Amino acid sequence: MKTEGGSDAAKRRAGERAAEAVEDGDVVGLGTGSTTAYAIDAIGRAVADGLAVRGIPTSFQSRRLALEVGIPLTTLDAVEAVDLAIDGADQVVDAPDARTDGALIKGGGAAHAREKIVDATADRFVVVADPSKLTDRLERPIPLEVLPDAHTVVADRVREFGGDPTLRDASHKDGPIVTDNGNLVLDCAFGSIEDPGELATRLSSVPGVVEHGLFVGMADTTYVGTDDGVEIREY
Ligand SMILES: O=C[C@H](O)[C@H](O)[C@H](O)COP(=O)(O)O
Repeated sequence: MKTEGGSDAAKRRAGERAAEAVEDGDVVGLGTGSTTAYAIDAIGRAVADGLAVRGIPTSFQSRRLALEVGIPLTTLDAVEAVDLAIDGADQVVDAPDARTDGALIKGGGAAHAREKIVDATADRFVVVADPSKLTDRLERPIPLEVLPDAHTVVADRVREFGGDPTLRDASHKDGPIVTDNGNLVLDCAFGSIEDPGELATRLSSVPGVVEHGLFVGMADTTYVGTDDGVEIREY
C-alpha cells in the first residue's frame, strides 16, 4: 500500500533540499520511499563531487539505491552517532497550534521498523514530503509489523482497541507481503486519531508487534516540496 498523489516535482524538491543539510563527515540515515529516493540520489551526486559521508540504509531498497549512486554504507553498530536521518512519511500532522504537530504515519513501504530505529537514533530527523501528506489529524491505517505467528492474536487486540486490521497482501506474490525482517504487516484503520501518542503506547504494548508506524514527537523538521519551492516546518 503506497500513498497516492503528490507530484514527482514536489517530492524531488523536498528530497533535494534535505540532501543540502548533509555535511562533510556526516553519518546519514537513509529512509525509504519515493521522496527519500530523491534525497539519496542527490547525496550520491554530492559524494561524486567529493562529499565524505557514510549512509545507514533503512531497507533493502534504500540500500540498493545507495549502492547504485555510490554512497559508502555503514551500520548502526559501527558508528558512535547518526548525525542526520532523512525519511519520508505517509501522513504528517500540520497543525502548529496542536501538540500533535509533526506526528507521522509511516510504513506504506513496510520499512517502518528499521526506519524508526535509525530515525530515533539520529541527532536530527528530517522528514521529506509533498503537500498531499499534510493533514490536521492522522487518519490513514497504521501499519503494524508483526511476527507471523502472532498475526491473528495481534489482530484481535487491535479490534479490542477499536481498530480494523487488514493483513497486507503482496502485489506480485500469492499471499501477504513479507518485510525485510521476515515479518507480516497489518494495516490497522482507527479512523481519525485524536491522541496518536496514547495509541502508540497501546500498540507498542501488544506482544507480537515488532513496530508500528506511528512516529510521535520524533521529527525535528519537515521539508514540504511544492510546485514552486520548499516550505519548512520546525518542531
Ligand atoms: O515504509 C515506507 C516508508 O515509511 C516511507 O517513507 C513512506 O511510506 C513514504 O513513502 P513515499 O515517499 O514513497 O510516499
